[in-house]
Amino acid sequence: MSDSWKISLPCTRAEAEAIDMADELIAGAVLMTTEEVEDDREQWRLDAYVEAEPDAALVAQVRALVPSAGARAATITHLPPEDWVTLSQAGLAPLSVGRFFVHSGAAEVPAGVRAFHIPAGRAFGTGHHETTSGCLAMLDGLADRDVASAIDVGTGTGLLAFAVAHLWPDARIVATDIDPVAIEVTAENAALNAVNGIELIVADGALADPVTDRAPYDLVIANILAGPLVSMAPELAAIAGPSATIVLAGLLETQRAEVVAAYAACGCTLEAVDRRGDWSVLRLTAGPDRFVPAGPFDPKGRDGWALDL
Ligand SMILES: C[S@@+](CC[C@H](N)C(=O)[O-])C[C@H]1O[C@@H](n2cnc3c(N)ncnc32)[C@H](O)[C@@H]1O
Repeated sequence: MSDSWKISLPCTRAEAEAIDMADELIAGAVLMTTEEVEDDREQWRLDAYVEAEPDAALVAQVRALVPSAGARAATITHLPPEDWVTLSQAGLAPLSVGRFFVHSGAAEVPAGVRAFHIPAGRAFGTGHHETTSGCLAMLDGLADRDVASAIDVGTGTGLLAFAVAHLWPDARIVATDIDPVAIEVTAENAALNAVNGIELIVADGALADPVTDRAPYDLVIANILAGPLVSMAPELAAIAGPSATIVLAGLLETQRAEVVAAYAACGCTLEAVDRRGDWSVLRLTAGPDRFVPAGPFDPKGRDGWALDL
């Protein structure tokens, strides 16, 4: 754990949406936008978390993302040596979604739910973000389907994979993340929650033999940003079995058409949308004529899989 700094500036809703839609706007900075409502007026703020004391050039880079802030001084806060994910998730209230209850410790668990203890920490996915809670709700609504195999791509804390394991205890489940730390965290959380048998794999999308070797999957979940979801459409469609269910999140409502078009081009049909605030969770069905790459998966990248949109 190292020291970190937060650079904060007020912004407009449009600026916040533009920042949320882009993948990485400032190298080495984690950008988070927050809306607060005060006296019926919405106020937006950009917080940029960095791990080195910000110099004037970095502050200028943050300022350039929010022209509406004009000459207003940015607030720079030195944060104690904890990581930003912990800071952004600290003190979260327990959350109920369908038959799931998610808490970060010492919560009174209601009867009749499957509780998951997900400590706020080094990976994304306590359930409190609309994308995660929307996926949990979507999974809860699928409980009466048959699922013998599932994959959670970009598992973060592992929460969605754990929900799958609860709903389909006999299913073969794979959880992947491009970030090895997330896979470590998922392993810790699986032990903490007595969830057994999930296979954990460090992988970029489906570009790894252990992921494709275990295909096809009846259920494919991916809560990642819209950009990666679009570029991964061919590989996620290809690892989905015929008539498999695909749950996608991490996209803003304004990005829905682009993501749906990418998956439609790979033979997948939109079945349902769960809209939460500005975010949309999509449920699609992989058709029998879904995209299948002509050659073997190329572990070096997605070049040559250009979609005809
Ligand atoms: C928004 S978080 C979602 C975490 C969790 N599944 C949830 O729903 O809360 C996205 C996760 O995807 C991972 N990720 C980003 N790009 C990826 C890629 N190309 N392949 C696999 N995982 C990726 C990130 O490391 C992060 O843990």
